[in-house]
Amino acid sequence: MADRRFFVGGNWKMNGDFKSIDGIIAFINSGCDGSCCDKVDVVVAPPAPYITYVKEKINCGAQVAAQNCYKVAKGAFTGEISPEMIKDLGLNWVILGHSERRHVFGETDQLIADKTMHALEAGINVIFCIGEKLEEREAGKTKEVNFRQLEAIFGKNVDWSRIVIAYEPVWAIGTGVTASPEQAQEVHGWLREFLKEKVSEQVAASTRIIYGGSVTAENCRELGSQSDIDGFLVGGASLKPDFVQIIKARSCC
Ligand SMILES: O=C(CO)COP(=O)(O)O
Repeated sequence: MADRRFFVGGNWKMNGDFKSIDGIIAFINSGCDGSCCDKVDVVVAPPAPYITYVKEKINCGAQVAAQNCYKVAKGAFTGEISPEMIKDLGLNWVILGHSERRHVFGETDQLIADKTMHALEAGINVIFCIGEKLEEREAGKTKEVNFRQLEAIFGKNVDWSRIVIAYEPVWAIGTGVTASPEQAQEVHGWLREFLKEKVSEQVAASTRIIYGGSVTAENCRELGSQSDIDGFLVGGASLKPDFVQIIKARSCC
């Protein structure tokens, strides 16, 4: 297994209120103790209004991320938040390119690339999401779609040490239909090979590629034991105590 630190993100999406968030923070704080967080990067992404609250309440090594940001620092962009604001809140991570941003809100590869570059320039690390839809997989376009989404940031001055790639097949998100370990490993292997060809061997070997899409406490160990799966981006199960088991999928803590 390559020497890439396991990474587990919890994407809460548009879920939670103070009461339920208190419950989530309680199981993260008790489950993700020092010995565990020493071995795994744990990053949770609450809805924007709760970011500060969550950051104040988390007292283990878990970090807090924003779920999105725009491509400029400030200005007349109602409803948006900037990477500079995320930095000002003391955070270091943002999720960009999530399939819900791409397919519900119509974000293009170009916009996501612009946002990624700006976030990196502002000092924010990026969980860069890609993934094919069911009809694209069925049409034999899995490789093509994922490569196209990823190469939107090639050729730019990307600091790859600050990017985590999240492969999230759209058909597996929130459906209970997880990619099999073989299906996920196949795409992760392609992505690593693509990085090797188009960026560098060093970037291919060191960049973490995590899997998202109906990850559960039950399926995380087998998925996490695949050679090119370096962690998870978890939706539904990150709102439940199962998240702690997922954090521990590959560590011995
Ligand atoms: O979209 C996801 C994480 O970003 C995955 O969501 P689920 O784990 O609910 O399928």
